[in-house]
Amino acid sequence: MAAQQQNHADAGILAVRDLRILFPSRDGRDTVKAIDGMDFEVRSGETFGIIGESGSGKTTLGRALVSLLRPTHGHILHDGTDPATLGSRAFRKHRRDYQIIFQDPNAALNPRMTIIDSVVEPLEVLGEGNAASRRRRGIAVLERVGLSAEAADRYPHQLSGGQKQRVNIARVLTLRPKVIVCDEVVAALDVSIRGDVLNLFADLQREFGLTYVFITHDISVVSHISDRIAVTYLGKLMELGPAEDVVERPLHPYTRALLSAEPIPLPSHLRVDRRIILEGEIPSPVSPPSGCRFRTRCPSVQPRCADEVPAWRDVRPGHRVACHFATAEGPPADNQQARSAS
Ligand SMILES: Nc1ncnc2c1ncn2[C@@H]1O[C@H](COP(=O)(O)OP(=O)(O)OP(=O)(O)O)[C@@H](O)[C@H]1O
Repeated sequence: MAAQQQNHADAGILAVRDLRILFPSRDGRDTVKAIDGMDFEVRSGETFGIIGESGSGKTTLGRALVSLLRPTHGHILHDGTDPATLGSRAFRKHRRDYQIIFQDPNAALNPRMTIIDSVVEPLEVLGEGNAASRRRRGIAVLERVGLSAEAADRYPHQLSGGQKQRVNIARVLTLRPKVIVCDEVVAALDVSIRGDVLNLFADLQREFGLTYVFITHDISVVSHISDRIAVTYLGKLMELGPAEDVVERPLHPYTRALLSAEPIPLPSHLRVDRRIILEGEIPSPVSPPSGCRFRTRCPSVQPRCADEVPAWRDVRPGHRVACHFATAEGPPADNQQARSAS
């Protein structure tokens, strides 16, 4: 064990090593490869954005990062330790450091419990303090996330979606975690209040030194708040790099296509005179395409893409991509552009 921990000493606050998560399909006859080989690390204090279309495995990954799901293969290390190797008492203690907030503001709130009871419930489960001290701590945290003490004795149905999401943040904050996985945390909220909630996350990060993993399908959300961005497609990472670099100088044809569909202003060299339409649905994770799994929808596809899985390689410093033809200049030209140029 000691040797294993020593090997992982440089693993960062969260490290994912050759991660695979497989599920039996609904009819039990096939295997769904929800996560099919991922490697990355999250640094202490950063906001690590994960972006991808629906079905790319983001929620599965988020749940696994906080030990709600066990890897089928590979490891997830928390501060160099594999939580799967801990005994149940040590695991319970350890787990408070790695928390998750979900898209649905109602997911973690019991409709029959008052707000304050929901907020202090995790502390009660851990046996921390007495009822009075837990209530004091809960109210202080509610106030810190922008809710008044009067909200404490209300019920979830008396609050708006944005207020309920603040309660969920408070519930997690009382545990003083190191890492919070935020799974589409603003997607269900009214557009007009998303900015306020994202600003709250940013303030709390500065105040408490939190590390965030922000999962979303919305590139405008991750591009604003992330230090680094990982792009997922069908259970694999396509690209990972500094947020500004990924958004302004993407390397993968998939990232370029996602960006071309966005209303966010792109730098001139990236501005495409047409939106790159990704044709067809994301293929089934039961039988992903051979070679590069994006090839069936890739506008730059070449014959080699069907035969060889692209290596996960550094193309610029700290900026990795899984595409045979990406260079430091960017993704390969798309076939339509290449045809009209010749
Ligand atoms: N418990 C399960 N049993 C079988 N298949 C599952 C299970 N959980 C997830 N899947 C499948 O794994 C794949 C990845 O799902 P996941 O929810 O992680 O993707 P996602 O990127 O978060 O998508 P969304 O944004 O729609 O939630 C999907 O094809 C999904 O149907």
